Amino acid sequence: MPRFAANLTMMFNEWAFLDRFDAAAEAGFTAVEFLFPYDHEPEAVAERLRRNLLDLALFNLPPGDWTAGDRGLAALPERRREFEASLDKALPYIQATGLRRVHLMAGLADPAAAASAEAYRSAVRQAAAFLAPHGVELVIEPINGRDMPGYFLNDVDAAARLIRDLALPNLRLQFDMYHCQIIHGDVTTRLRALMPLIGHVQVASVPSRHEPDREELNYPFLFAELDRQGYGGFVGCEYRPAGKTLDGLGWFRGR
Ligand SMILES: O=C(O)C(=O)[C@H](O)CO
Ligand SMILES: [Mg+2]
Repeated sequence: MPRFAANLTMMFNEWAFLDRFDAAAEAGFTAVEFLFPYDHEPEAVAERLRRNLLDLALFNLPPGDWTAGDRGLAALPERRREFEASLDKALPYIQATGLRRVHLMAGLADPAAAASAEAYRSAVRQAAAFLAPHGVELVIEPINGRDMPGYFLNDVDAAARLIRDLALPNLRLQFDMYHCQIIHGDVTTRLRALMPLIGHVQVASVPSRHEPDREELNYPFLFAELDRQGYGGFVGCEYRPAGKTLDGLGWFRGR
């Protein structure tokens, strides 16, 4: 069975952010992930991990001004300096928590625009080079255009082509099965084909983005397929609980 990481941005919202670490550990998780730690001091986050003996699977590099609508900066040539500053902002969090994998969000931009595509390639290269000496892997994630209209990286196959083309030792794919199913379908075939590129997996039901025990994807089969493919990474539980978080953990208990 894969190793599950509770996504503390979406799950355990009944608790304040830092208390979600304690709640997730209490519920039986041994790993967590979240979108952004930047509203808290690096040491406060690290202390919650240590206190609960939790591994940290992933967080995202700063995405710009999220409340103002930014969804990353990498494909935005006019925001390059902010993008570079975002790497420096993330570093103390990476160092304090011992994180081994970060997600770079692309931003809202037209994937067909040459300037955006060039900015994105160059930003991916720069972020990977920045992270490599720290032993950190960079992951990029295709996100479906219904949840995030106008998002630059909206195609799993395009992301895989870019990763193969850049051939950077610490650049991998964040394979979110929820997005893959909405964008393309054919999740198992893509999972098998892309396994050598995959650095992180995330799951949720489709279409409601709830617990991975309902609706159109057969997660027991997909979890077993991850094992069959020899996936040794984390599976991020990036879903919004349909009710209370603990009430929806039946799929996880006993694993
Ligand atoms: O939305 C997702 O699926 C993600 O994993 C991003 O990190 C944030 O939007
Ligand atoms: Mg995701």
